[in-house]
Amino acid sequence: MTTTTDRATDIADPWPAPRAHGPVTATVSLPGSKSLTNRALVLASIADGPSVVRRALRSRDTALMAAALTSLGSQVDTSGDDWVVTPGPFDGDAEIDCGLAGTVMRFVPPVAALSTGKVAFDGDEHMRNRPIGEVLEALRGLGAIIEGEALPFTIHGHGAIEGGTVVVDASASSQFISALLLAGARYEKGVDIRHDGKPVPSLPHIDMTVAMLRENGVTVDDSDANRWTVAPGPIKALDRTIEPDLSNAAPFLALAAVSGGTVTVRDWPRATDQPGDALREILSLMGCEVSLGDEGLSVTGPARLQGVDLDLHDLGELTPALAALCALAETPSHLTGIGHIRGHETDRLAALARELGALGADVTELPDGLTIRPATLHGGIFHTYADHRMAHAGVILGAAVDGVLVENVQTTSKTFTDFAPFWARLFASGSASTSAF
Ligand SMILES: O=C(O)C1=C[C@@H](OP(=O)(O)O)[C@@H](O)[C@H](O)C1
Ligand SMILES: C=C(OP(=O)(O)O)C(=O)O
Repeated sequence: MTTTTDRATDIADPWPAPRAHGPVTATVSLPGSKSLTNRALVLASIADGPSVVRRALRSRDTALMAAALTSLGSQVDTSGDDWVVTPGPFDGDAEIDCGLAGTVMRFVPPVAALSTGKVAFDGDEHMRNRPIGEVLEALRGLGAIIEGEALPFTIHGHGAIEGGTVVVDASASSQFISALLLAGARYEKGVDIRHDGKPVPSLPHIDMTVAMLRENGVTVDDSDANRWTVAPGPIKALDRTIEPDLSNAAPFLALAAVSGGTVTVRDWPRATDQPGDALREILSLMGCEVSLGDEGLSVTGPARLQGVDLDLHDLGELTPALAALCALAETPSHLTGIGHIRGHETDRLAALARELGALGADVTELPDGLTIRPATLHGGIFHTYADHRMAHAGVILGAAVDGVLVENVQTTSKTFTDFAPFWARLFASGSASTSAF
C-alpha cells in the first residue's frame, strides 16, 4: 500500500482515522448548514435589495453556489463570516460549475431561467449521473428554453418566465420541489406544483424551503399533500443567521456514542427545520443519553450501543453516519425507506454495503435500505467515492476499530472545510473545546 500526503494540508491519503482509546469528551462549535446557506444565497440573489447571510457555511458547496450566482450577475461578498449579497441584473452569458452539489444543480436553473443570457451548466464527472431531468422538464413546462436532458445542459434565457401549473415526479429528490419553489415567486404567474409519483423523500427539506420563503414575505400554500403553490411577488431582502449544520453534527455525536464519552455541540437550535435534529431521538433509541441545554446538545455514549429499526425516508442524508453506528451496535438494525440515496453523491446503499462489509460488518443491501447485524470489525481501507458522508462513516468506524484508513478524507470539504484536522484535535487530549470558526 502506498500512502501519499496532500502537501497543501498535510493530510495523508488514505488517512489513518484517529482511534478513541477511551471516552472522548469534547465541546464543538460546528460550521453552518449547507442547506440553509445555499437557500439563503439563492433567495438573496433574487430578493428586492441587498441581503446579509450571517455565519454562512464556507465550504465547497457554498463556494460553488456563490460563484454560480456571481456569474449570473449578483454580487456575493464572501470576505467575512457574514456574506453580503446584492442582486444584479441577470443579463450576460454564464458558465455554472455544479461540482457535486445537488443544491447548485437543482436550485440554480430556475433562477438562471430569469436571465437574458445563455447559461451553461456542468459539474463533476459523477454529477452527470445525478437526477435532474424532472426539473428541466418542469422548467420547460413553465416557459424556459433548455438544451439537454441532464448535465451538461444549457438554458437560453429570455428574461422572464411565465410560470403556472406543473406536474413533477419528485420521488428521486425533494430538491426538485425546493428548486421550483425558491424561484417561483419571481415567475409571472408564480407556480403551482403537483407531485405525481412514489412518495417524495426528505420532506423536512421542503418544509425548510417553505419556511424561508415565508420568512421573506412570499405567500406559499402547502396545505394539500403533494401540492405547493407560490404566489407571484417580491422576495424581501434577507438578514439571516445560519444555524450549525445538524446533519454534519452526526459524526461528532457518534464519537460520543462509540467511545462512551460526552460530546456537546454548541448553538443547537431549540426549534429548527433541519432534519439533523432527529439525531436527538435516534441516538437516544441507540442507548445514548441526550440533553439539550444552554450549552448546546450533549450526547453521552452508552456502555453498549443498541441497533435500531428506522425508516429514514425523511432523513436520508443521515444514513452513512447511522449505518456506521449500526455496524458497531450489539443488536441488529434495519434502515429502510432510502432507495433514493442511490442518487446522492454516490450510490450510498451500495457503497455502505461494500465498505462496511470490507471491514467485517455483516450487511445486507436491500433495494431501499440496509440490514446490519452485529459482527466483529477489523481495520482496512474505507473508500469514500468522493462522498463527504461516506468519509464521516469511515472516521466513526476508525474511532472504534484499530487500523481504519479513510481514503480521500478531504472529500469532506464539500460541506466542512478542514474536517480532518478538526476531527483529529478531538482525540489529542481526550478533552477538547474546538471551534470551526
Ligand atoms: O434541499 C436540501 O438542502 C437537501 C435535500 C435532501 O436531498 P434529497 O431529497 O435528494 O435527499 C438532502 O439529502 C440533501 O443533503 C440536502
Ligand atoms: C445528498 C447530499 O447532498 P446534495 O446537496 O449534493 O444533494 C448530502 O449532503 O448528503
